[in-house]
Amino acid sequence: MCASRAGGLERVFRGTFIHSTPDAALQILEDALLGVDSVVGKIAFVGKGTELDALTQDFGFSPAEILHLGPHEFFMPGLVDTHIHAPQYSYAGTGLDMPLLEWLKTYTFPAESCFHDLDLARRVYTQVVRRTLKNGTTTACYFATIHTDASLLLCQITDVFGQRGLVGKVCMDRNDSLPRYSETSQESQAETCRFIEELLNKQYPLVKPVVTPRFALSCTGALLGQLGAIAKKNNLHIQSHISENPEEVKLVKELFPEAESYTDVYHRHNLLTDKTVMAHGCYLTDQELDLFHETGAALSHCPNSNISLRSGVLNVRNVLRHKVKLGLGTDVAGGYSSSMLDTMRRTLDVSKILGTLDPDYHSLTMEEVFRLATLGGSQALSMDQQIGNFEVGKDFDALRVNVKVPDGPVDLFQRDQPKVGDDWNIVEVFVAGRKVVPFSDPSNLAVQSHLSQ
Ligand SMILES: O=c1[nH]c(=O)c2nc[nH]c2[nH]1
Repeated sequence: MCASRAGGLERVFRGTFIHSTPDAALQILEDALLGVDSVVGKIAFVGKGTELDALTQDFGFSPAEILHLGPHEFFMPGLVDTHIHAPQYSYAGTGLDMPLLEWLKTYTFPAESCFHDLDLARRVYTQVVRRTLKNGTTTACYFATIHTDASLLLCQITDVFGQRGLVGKVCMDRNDSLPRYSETSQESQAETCRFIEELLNKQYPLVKPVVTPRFALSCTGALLGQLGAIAKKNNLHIQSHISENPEEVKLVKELFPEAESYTDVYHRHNLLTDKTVMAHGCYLTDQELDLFHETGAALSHCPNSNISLRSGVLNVRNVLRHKVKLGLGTDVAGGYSSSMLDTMRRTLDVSKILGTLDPDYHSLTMEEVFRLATLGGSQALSMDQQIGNFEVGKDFDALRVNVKVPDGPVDLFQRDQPKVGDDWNIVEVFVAGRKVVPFSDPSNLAVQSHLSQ
């Protein structure tokens, strides 16, 4: 399990590591040794404690440098949130009293329309990035709003806090319910190009653009085609929504009568690629799932939102049977929690309910859900060559978790540690080998000065 030494070994950890592989939903590596290359932030080796002598020689570190995990601790891969609306964090946990299309008109569009205000954007985006990092989300696939400068600000904040992110400036040239929160197709196309160019010029190491048509109901065919072409030309990720709610599915059929299905609307505009992630997919047919598989497009399962907006129930087992790449998403604020741990619990609950209703239904296991939240998410975002588990050569995106609550070791409560995220004890968060800044520490002037500009 070793690679030869590349740069310099900054950290070697010894203890329990848990992760998933394509063959094993959950693998527990006890008394493991894992070395991180400090220069590139990648995993240099993974071995057993019994191989200590050989590893110290091969990688030139002293046993005294090893950081030993406590008996109640383990490392797991960072969580991958494949679908989250950053501006909607401003009203998360409220307004879940109506179905999707009314909810968009009543709460979402009015709230998002305010994000031309960069002070508001800075406040909310700082909160959502901090909170998701504390909850263990090392990679987030964000929707922003239609406002290019505020979307670029979200990229900056994600970079400053050290989170890995895909960020999308939302595109919508159709919005009868709130025309001021809409663009012309020319504006949407030009601003998407500006967003991509300005973001790529920043050369943030971990933050990249994702082409983001909101969903088929908010976009004309002309805009969808332009966005497909932009994504193709620049080899970019794509994200949108699909088949979330019955009324939405019906209206898409009426709006795009030439298309064979909702999936075909995106496919015929070159928006289904192996770098596409579509949220929800509750009502996709087997033929549509086959098209996802053929194109390599992925789904993001968002159970909290599906329940909260009473949108639908995704049959995850059927998605997996079609070999469609699948990750999990919090879908803030249709989902009221920004915690991927919450999303994991809801995924399990929904699957168990399906199993209760149909005794032949093979409910997901906790191990399978763990894989969806980590390796599955990395596959859904086509990042599984880089992140998702503890393979040599991948970036070290990891959570140090302490399971002893509430009277755990004192270092849980030290001010330079990330605080307890929701109700589990993530004591350290690493992204690309770097311990993420103690974001609640006001003495961290580098972060403060970046964000107060
Ligand atoms: O859950 C959702 N949240 C949204 O913001 C949205 N927009 C289109 N479709 C959507 N679904």
